[in-house]
Amino acid sequence: MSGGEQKPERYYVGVDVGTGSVRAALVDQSGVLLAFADQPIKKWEPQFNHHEQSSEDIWAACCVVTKKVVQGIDLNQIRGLGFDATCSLVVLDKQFHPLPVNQEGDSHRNVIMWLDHRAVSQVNRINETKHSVLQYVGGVMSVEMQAPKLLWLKENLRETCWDKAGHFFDLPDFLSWKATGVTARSLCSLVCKWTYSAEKGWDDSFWKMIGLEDFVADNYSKIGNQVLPPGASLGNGLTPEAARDLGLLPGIAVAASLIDAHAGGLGVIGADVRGHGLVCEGQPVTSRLAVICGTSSCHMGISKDPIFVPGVWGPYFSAMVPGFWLNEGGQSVTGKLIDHMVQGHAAFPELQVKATARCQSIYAYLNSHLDLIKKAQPVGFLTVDLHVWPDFHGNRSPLADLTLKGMVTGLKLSQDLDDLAILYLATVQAIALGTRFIIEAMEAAGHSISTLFLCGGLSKNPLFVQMHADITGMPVVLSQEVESVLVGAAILGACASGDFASVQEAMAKMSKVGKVVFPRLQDKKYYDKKYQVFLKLVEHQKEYLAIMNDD
Ligand SMILES: Nc1ncnc2c1ncn2[C@@H]1O[C@H](COP(=O)(O)OP(=O)(O)O)[C@@H](O)[C@H]1O
Ligand SMILES: O=C(CO)[C@H](O)[C@H](O)COP(=O)(O)O
Repeated sequence: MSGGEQKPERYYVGVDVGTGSVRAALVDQSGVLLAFADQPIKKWEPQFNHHEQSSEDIWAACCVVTKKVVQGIDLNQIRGLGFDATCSLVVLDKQFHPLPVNQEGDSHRNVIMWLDHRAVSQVNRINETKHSVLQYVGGVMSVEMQAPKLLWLKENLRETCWDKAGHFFDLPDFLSWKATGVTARSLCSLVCKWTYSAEKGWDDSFWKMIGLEDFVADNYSKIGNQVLPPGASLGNGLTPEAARDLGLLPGIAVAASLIDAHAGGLGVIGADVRGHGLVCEGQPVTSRLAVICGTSSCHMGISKDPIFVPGVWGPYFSAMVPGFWLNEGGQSVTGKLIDHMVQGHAAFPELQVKATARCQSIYAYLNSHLDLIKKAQPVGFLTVDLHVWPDFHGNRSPLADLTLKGMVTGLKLSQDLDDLAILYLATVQAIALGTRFIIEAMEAAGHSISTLFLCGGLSKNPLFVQMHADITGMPVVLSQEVESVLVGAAILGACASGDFASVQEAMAKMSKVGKVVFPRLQDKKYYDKKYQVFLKLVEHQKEYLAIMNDD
């Protein structure tokens, strides 16, 4: 290189596997997205509460999007690759071929998705053991975690799946194995979804007590006995075969992965907030709550010492930011709930026609429609007599009760576009009220949160963002890059490449504040009342259940 010439740019590829699609981005050292691509992935729901995917379909989608984002780039400038994904369970046989997770024996469908609730009886039995590992998942294990799903496979698909299985992967770890041939698991997946302890490792007594002593007997080889921190470089990097699949050069660094919500957390939580008038300026990073809002919402709060929050997952050590404990609150369906409410309404076809005619998304159309009908009052006041309890897929936090159901009160006989828009608004508000409920539980246990950092698909919806600010009374920070989860995945690749000394350093350099949305404090009294009603709804639901169960 001649004297005046600048060093060539260094790039990283981040791949994010969400519930509905796979996304990839080419990201530079300062966290700027230079290229983006996405691709839908297949989902099957063979029975109610059974949700399945295909690891081959997901890998093929990863290849399509990665090839797209590196087009026209000198591949030598790509220094690292990072994956994040939903915490779904991938099952492979001893030769790493897919095994069926269904009664039909369809081995293409070898992934039990994170939102699958088939293992209710298994999780109830696990919770009855009161084993000490449960303290580290909020006191109650969720049916969405891996232990109940594994037990379900053993009890229901013994011959076709369980006896033949050689490898059970969390989806993020499946992807890093596929890229490198290294079966090491990420500390993030094992700690958050598999009861592994960063300090003590596996607890033999737990697996024996729940009837999965098989794992202990073979020294956990099927579920992982080599564990690496997220961002650590795996083996010799990308294998020649995976390099061909992805359109990259063999040998580039590949990182130990993260669950998608955790990658979102890394992508937003470390940003330099100076100059934005935020209360968290000059305060420890523990005053920030990252909320990753996609199909589900995940509320990621970190602390220096472990905090035990009943009904909120964790505390998990080093599962997101190294050296910090993590509590993870969550709502199992948020984006999926909004889509469900809107698509199931009688006025949905009319909405589609009108939004298409204006070249708008249905949500942009609904937001402008609400602005039209609100007249002089704030838009949020349109739901004075319409209230929603959002647990259509059970409550993840802070009640940790999967039997809870959704509720709507205040329905009228008309079903026009105004009704649809107001029901949509009430649903968005219910999700934000649920976030307030989670924050209050976290604060009661010792967290001190002042600022929300939102990312994920729903953070593109200005109404969703404003309602989170108004209802929690906290400012909401949006990142410069809308696709912050991909910045988190790229941070992993950047760490694996050795270009940054630590995850913290990469976070500080690559995540940036874009926009800040402040709460409209003049509306506080109204939202406090909505919150009062919100809490009454679940109280009433429990009363109805007690009446119906009374002999
Ligand atoms: N521009 C947008 N406006 C409103 N909602 C959006 C927008 N983009 C995505 N969403 C919503 O976000 C949700 C999906 O978010 P995403 O982060 O893509 O999910 P996942 O990671 O689970 O695949 C969907 O419910 C979708 O309707
Ligand atoms: O359990 C989770 C994180 O711990 C997430 O809810 C799950 O991974 C799905 O994520 P998304 O809503 O982004 O598809």
